[in-house]
This record gives sequence, structure tokens and C-alpha cells, in this order.
Amino acid sequence: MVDEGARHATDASDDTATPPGEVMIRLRGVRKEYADGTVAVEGLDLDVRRGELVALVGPSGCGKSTILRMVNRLIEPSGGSIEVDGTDVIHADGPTMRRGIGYVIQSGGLFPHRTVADNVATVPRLVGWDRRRTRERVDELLGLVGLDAQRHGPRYPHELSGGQRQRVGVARALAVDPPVLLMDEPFGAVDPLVRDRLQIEFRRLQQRLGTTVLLVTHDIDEAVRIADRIAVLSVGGRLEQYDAPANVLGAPATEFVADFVGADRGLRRLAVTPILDEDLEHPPTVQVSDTTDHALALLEASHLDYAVVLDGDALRGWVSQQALRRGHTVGEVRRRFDDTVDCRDSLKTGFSEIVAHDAGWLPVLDGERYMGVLTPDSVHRALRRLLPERVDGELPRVVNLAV
Ligand SMILES: Nc1ncnc2c1ncn2[C@@H]1O[C@H](COP(=O)(O)OP(=O)(O)OP(=O)(O)O)[C@@H](O)[C@H]1O
Repeated sequence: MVDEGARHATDASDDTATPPGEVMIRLRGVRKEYADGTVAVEGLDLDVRRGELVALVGPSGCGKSTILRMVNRLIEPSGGSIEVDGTDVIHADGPTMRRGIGYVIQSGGLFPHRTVADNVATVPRLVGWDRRRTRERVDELLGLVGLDAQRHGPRYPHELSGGQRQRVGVARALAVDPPVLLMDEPFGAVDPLVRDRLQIEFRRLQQRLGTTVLLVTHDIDEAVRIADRIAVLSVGGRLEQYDAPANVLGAPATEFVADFVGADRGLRRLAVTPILDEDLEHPPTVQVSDTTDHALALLEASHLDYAVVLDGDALRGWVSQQALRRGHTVGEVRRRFDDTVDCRDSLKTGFSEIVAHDAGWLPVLDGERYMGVLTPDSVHRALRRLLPERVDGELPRVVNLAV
């Protein structure tokens, strides 16, 4: 049997295993030894495809920032090769190359004595855009990141909230539409609620613009939420696993990865597990115009106490056996659900709704159309779907990888 973990971990160096898609950032045998002899990165191979968002995660000091900064040569590699969009970064002119690669750091890294508009205009001016084109672009970018050019443009960074500064940092990095964006803990300095929203907004923007993003984060949940692939690194920039979030959580390639993603990785996986038709349960359904006698007969035949009430295929509520004894038509005695779940939501969202409403079940809708109900049991089933094969009822094994 192919060792899944080994395949993922060697993904970048084994051409036959590299998933399809044009490579935008290619690292081969990259090494960084600092002047004091610290080897921060030793022989790293990594590919990032065009339009992909890749998160570098790992414990403090494992070389994440060093790797990121070597890509735009804020740090000079000691060995190996780095290509961005087919250009050899190591031999390119540093300042020119950096203008084509956006860079966002924690808390935005804005110039404090320049207005928001001037901050965003930095690179367009550097590359010689005229005033009008620059202004139009600044207005457009501020709008893109959810700020108002009239209101926020003339302010100074200290007159903004942390989340707003972060947005300006993203706008500034996107100013000349760079094909590649490097982000070092970009959402680290904002509070958790704002962070969640910024992450989702940023992910949408990145997908819309098709920007290739390499992002460093301490926060495994952030990586799981927004990355296409996660590179888990251990000390020395060693690539322990490089794979989609669901696989990193569901099938850690090494014990190091299993430890790093945490004992609660099962819960984390909820966030990246979609709700599928096959996960849903299908209690009896009755139409809102049915008689209560008809509905009671149905429930008695199915030995269940509740039925879902529909009008055609649109959800109209639910009825209990007890309630059905009190009316003539289902419509008179039905009750509404406290909430519904959208079939495009993650299992985490669905499960949170169940917990928040202290409900044993919630209906799942595709637009208006009723699809079935989600229960704690169905959440459990869906999670098991992602687990690697079990051997004789044992817990899934963690593959030990000696690289
Ligand atoms: N200028 C430097 N001189 C010497 N050693 C350095 C220098 N910069 C970083 N290092 C060392 O290189 C290693 C990797 O550092 P790096 O900042 O890349 O890690 P990181 O994974 O980004 O850490 P963190 O998550 O804490 O930011 C660490 O051991 C660090 O102490």
C-alpha cells in the first residue's frame, strides 16, 4: 500500500506526485545559515501553484519567516534555488523583483507619518504611475478591502483600528496587482472576532483576484480555515507534511504533525468537512396541507415521534405525534425550526447551530429546498468518512516517517 503520509511529505520533490497546476513559487534545496552558524532552513523543497494559498505552520523558530523572506530576498539564501513565476529570484535585481511581490506583515507595517491613501500609493508611485491612475487605484483598493476612500484615505494609521490597519496593509500589498503575495502573521495583531472576518474576506478576495499567497501563521485554525494546502514544518525548516487541511488533520503524516495539530484535531476537522447528502438523516415528511390523520398514520408506521413539514420541497416546520392529535391539518399544528443549516456550510457551523439551539436535529437547506436533517450522529458519521482505514477497530495509526 502506498504510504499516504510519505507521498504528501515528498510532494514538492517528486514530480510524479505533484498535483496538477502551474508552479508559481518553486524552492529547491533551499538553505539558510545565519552569520552566527544557526541553520534556520536545511534543504527545503516546496512548490506553490498559481492561485494557491499555502500556509506555513510550525513551532516558533522552525524557520517560517526565514523561508518567507528568502522568497522576496529580504533574507539572502545560503544555498539552493528559488523561482517565482519562472524567474530565478536569487540572481534577480532585489528592489525591482520586490515590487512585483506583495508583502504584508503583522499589524500592517504601515508608514506612521503617511496617510492611509499615501501608504497604499507607495508602490504605484515607485513604479511611476501618474497621479490620477494612482488615486483611482487607491480608491479602488480601499473599497476592495472594505474601507471608504473619502473617510479613511486622509487618516493616519494611528487613527484606525487594528483590523482597519490590517486591511490597509493588504490594500497596499495588492496595489500593483502582484501575482504573488507573501504574508507574515497578517492577522496576528487583531482580536479573534475581527480576525475571523478578515480571514474570510481576505480568502474571498484572494480567490477573486487569483493571487498566489504564501502565508506564515502560528495559528493552525487560521491555516485550516483559509489555506488550500498547509506546509507543516519542524525545526530547521524541515517539511513534515504538505497537504490539504483536511488531510493534515485527518491523516497526520508524522507524530510531529499529529502533536502539532493537537489532540482536538477531530474538532478542527469539522471546519473543513462539508455537509454531504449522504451524511443527512431523513425522518418522515408530510405536506403542510395533509390531514393530521394521514400524518399520524405515517408516524405510527415509522415508529417515530416527529415529522418534517414541507410545502412541495420547501421547509415549513415540524410536527410531533402529540401535536397532531390536536388539529385537523398539519399546517394548523406545525412548529417552526429555530434555525436551519445551509448545505454549503461546514460541519462545524452545522454542529454549532445544533449546540446553540440545544436541538437534536436541524434541517439542511439548499437555497429553499429541504434536503434532510443534521443530527449529532450524522456529524459523527461525516467525521468518520475522512478517517484513514482502521485496522481491526484500532485507532488510526500515525505513520512514522524517517526522512
Ligand atoms: N538574524 C538572525 N541571526 C541568527 N539567527 C537567526 C536570525 N533570524 C532568525 N534566526 C534563527 O533562525 C531560526 C528560525 O527563525 P525564524 O524567525 O525564521 O522562525 P519562525 O518559525 O518564523 O519563528 P516564529 O514563529 O517565532 O516567528 C531561529 O532559531 C532563529 O533564532
